Amino acid sequence: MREAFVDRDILTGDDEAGMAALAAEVRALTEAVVRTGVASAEAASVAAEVAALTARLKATRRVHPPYGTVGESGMERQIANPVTGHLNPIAPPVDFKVSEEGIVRAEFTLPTVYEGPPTFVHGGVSAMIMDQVLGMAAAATGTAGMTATLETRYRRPTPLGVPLTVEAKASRVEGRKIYADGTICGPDGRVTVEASAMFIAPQTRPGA
Ligand SMILES: CCCCCCCCCCCCCC(=O)SCCNC(=O)CCNC(=O)[C@H](O)C(C)(C)COP(=O)(O)OP(=O)(O)OC[C@H]1O[C@@H](n2cnc3c(N)ncnc32)[C@H](O)[C@@H]1OP(=O)(O)O
Repeated sequence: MREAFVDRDILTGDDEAGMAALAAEVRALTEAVVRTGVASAEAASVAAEVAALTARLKATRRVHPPYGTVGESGMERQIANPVTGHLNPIAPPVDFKVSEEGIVRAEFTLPTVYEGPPTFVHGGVSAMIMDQVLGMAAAATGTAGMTATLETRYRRPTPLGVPLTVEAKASRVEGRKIYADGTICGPDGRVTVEASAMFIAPQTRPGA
């Protein structure tokens, strides 16, 4: 895993912006696919065009998704992350800010592709966003870790298509264990999801 972490192409400037623009178009395409009302013949015709575009992109392939340049906190590097990554079409993407107090926060809106129960966000999607924000809150203590436990409490359905707020902060560090708590709130400020997680920092090997 460590090798995969370091062995990355780094995108900067126009290269990063160009790939982000491509991902944004694919995101729009995905939303269009789940909502389109076109007839099956038109769907088949579009599928053939999309297959041709996929073949063009596969003409050259990186071993791993690239990273961006290191941001202030080091967390912005994963530009293909499925929650925050502007290069990843499956990411909403959620743009987090980390305060000096270690509070990680973002405002975001989720479109129909993330639907679970009718008109509401899929619980697994909420859990993924919570894992990310809690992991970033853990990393804001100075020590990033792997998620060991993640508990989500779904208090109310989380609505699609309206501004949501997500926030988290680490509560304590005990040796290699970092604990963090967070919430997602609806536009009325009421909590829809609460979550708590424990992250475990990698063991430092002697001489490493
Ligand atoms: C580029 C940017 C970089 C920065 C990015 C930052 C933001 C990133 C945000 C991304 C966010 C997304 C993040 C993701 O998606 S991370 C992906 C999801 N998580 C995983 O895949 C983790 C898989 N599991 C493991 O790798 C290992 O099991 C870990 C690393 C967790 C522990 O294996 P390790 O061999 O190291 O542990 P140990 O045996 O020495 O035990 C040590 C202590 O821990 C206790 N323990 C162990 N496991 C558990 C458990 N499951 N529950 C409760 N307790 C557990 C154990 O009892 C012991 O306690 P004690 O006896 O000492 O009291």
